[in-house]
Amino acid sequence: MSEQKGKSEGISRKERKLQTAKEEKKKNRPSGKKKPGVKRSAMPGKEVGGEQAASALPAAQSERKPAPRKERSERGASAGRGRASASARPAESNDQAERLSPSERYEKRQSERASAEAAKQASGQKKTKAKRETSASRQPYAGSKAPVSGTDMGKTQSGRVQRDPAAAGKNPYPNGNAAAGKLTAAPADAEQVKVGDRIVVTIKRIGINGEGVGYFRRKAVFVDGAITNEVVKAEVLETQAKFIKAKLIEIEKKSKHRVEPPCPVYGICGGCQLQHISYEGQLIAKLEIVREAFSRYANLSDLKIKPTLGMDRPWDYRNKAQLQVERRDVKGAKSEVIAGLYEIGSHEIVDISGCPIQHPQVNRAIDRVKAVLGDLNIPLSKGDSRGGRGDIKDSGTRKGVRTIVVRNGFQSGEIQVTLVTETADLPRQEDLIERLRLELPEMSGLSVNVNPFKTPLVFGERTIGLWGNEAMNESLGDLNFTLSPRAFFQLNPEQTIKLYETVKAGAALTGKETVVDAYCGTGTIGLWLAPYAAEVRGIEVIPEAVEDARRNAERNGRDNADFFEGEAEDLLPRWAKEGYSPDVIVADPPRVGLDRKFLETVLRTKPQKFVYVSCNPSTLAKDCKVLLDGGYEIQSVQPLDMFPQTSQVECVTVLVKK
Ligand SMILES: C[S@@+](CC[C@H](N)C(=O)[O-])C[C@H]1O[C@@H](n2cnc3c(N)ncnc32)[C@H](O)[C@@H]1O
Repeated sequence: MSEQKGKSEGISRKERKLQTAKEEKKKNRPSGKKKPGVKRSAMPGKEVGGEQAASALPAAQSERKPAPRKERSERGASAGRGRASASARPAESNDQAERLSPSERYEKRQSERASAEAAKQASGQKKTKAKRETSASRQPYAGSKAPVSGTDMGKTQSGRVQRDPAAAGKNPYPNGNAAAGKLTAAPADAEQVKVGDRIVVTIKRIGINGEGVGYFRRKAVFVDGAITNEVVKAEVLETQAKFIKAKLIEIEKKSKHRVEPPCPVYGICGGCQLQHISYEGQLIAKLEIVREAFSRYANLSDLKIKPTLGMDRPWDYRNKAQLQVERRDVKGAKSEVIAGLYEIGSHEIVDISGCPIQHPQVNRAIDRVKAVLGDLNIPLSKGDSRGGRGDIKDSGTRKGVRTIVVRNGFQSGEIQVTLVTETADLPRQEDLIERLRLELPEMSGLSVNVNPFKTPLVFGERTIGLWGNEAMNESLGDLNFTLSPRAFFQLNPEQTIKLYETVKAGAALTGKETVVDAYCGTGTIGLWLAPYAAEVRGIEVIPEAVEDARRNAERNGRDNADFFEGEAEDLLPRWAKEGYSPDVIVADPPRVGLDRKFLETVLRTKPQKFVYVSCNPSTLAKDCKVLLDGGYEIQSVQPLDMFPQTSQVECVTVLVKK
């Protein structure tokens, strides 16, 4: 698509790209789908501080780092049934730190981490903004093919010769005769490479954020959209002491795994990173990501890693969407409500309906919720320029719904709807309940979560049930679970069963062992293992998840399992002091990995087995290094694909005491 065309037509390049992409999407549907959709919802957080800094994806990051909480959830007046709300204790001042409860300390730390992360990303964005073009030109593989050498090398798609710095009279290659659109010579030294230069790079692997990684004169080059074994021409966007970031311009040698991304907003919304790679290629890439992490952070370059366990049909797999919502004016028509993820590197929402990795029931529910919010003119915190805002205007600040969270039960068929708002007093609640019940008969509960703060964390402290059951039901295998709106539950149920079976096989329990399920969420792993263990103790920091876990143990008759509220790094050492030393520890921490105190306690108490479930290969490898140095050895590493089309990879690593 020519960048020039359309500029004069009064629409932005981004809008034009979206429009054209939408037309193109009809041709490129994922197999087996009638309606192709757009992109994913909340996505698991990107790596920062690994090979390169990640771009901002605020909505996504909260997925595996659930927002902390100070209060018990409460039910709203209109709900009838109610639980008392405990008042929140401020956790801000340092001198109060020792008086904070585990969940408050956790909340404080998460919030500090999130703010630091947001500040880091904001400054990164500022630095790179000037060098960036539109999303479409940033990611030339998105929605259209990157030009391949020999066809239109050195030309734009509208046929004009590309102006490179050399052609503009500024030769970036002192040793060569660079001509327009053609690379004839390159600097002898990577340090001479400048922004705007074009370099040819052979891609060696896929990086942790899905980018192609190659080397130019031994310096790492990150090229979004490039694939292992491809030879690409790339334009330098940023040079740093340890790496170069470059934009894919042409593919000189194309990978056999390159495919047309089916999603029309791929490369814009930022949810998926690997749609341009065949699924077989994605599974190989994920294995390589794990291999690279162990090699880099644990000096284990020859570690045997099993092939990635994938899905037969890697679409429609997500059971939860967490989308930012906005009311947009439409010329000459009623304003419309859109919901989506933030565009890569910005706070502009990319509307996504029919996301191809989201379960269709979730997509449908999101569409209905959007329509009802629009019809009832419910205030939204973003872009609410027409009606509604006046209802709950507060000192000129917009107040209203900020995020729609929808979770579905693949087995139960239930839909849980949570609207994250800035104030609890959303107007027209009765109408909202009535309309949503009508539009979404499968809705089992509607809640409002109040988050008045500007934070990258989606959820606030209070959840107010508006209608139905605040917690929903879902099953996995023969287990039935109760899930509160803020409690973590794995996002890909089909793969979760494989994940838990891998944990079970790794733990190889005989029925005599005491087991700790650290970072247990609603108790799912512990309850999966309980029939094969003498006793299971779970540790979880989110209070309502612990309540769910206890209820789940009772519901499923697992009377040898108990669940405790607290931080794993506090509770495990405390138990150790009391003389408790489990035979097996299973740990499934968020992306930040294991706390040092937790690891030290593991090394002191020496469980026979340590089963590490990780969604971040870098922190996994770093933590494993500590365990290896402390007397453990790795028995097996099994990568699993919980998030097809994204660069995320889950791993079950079994360590045994030497
Ligand atoms: C990746 S989830 C895993 C949950 C569960 N194992 C499952 O499969 O559904 C991580 C869980 O750890 C909890 N968590 C985060 N930090 C924690 C900490 N320091 N101590 C205990 N739990 C924590 C989160 O609330 C979340 O439920």
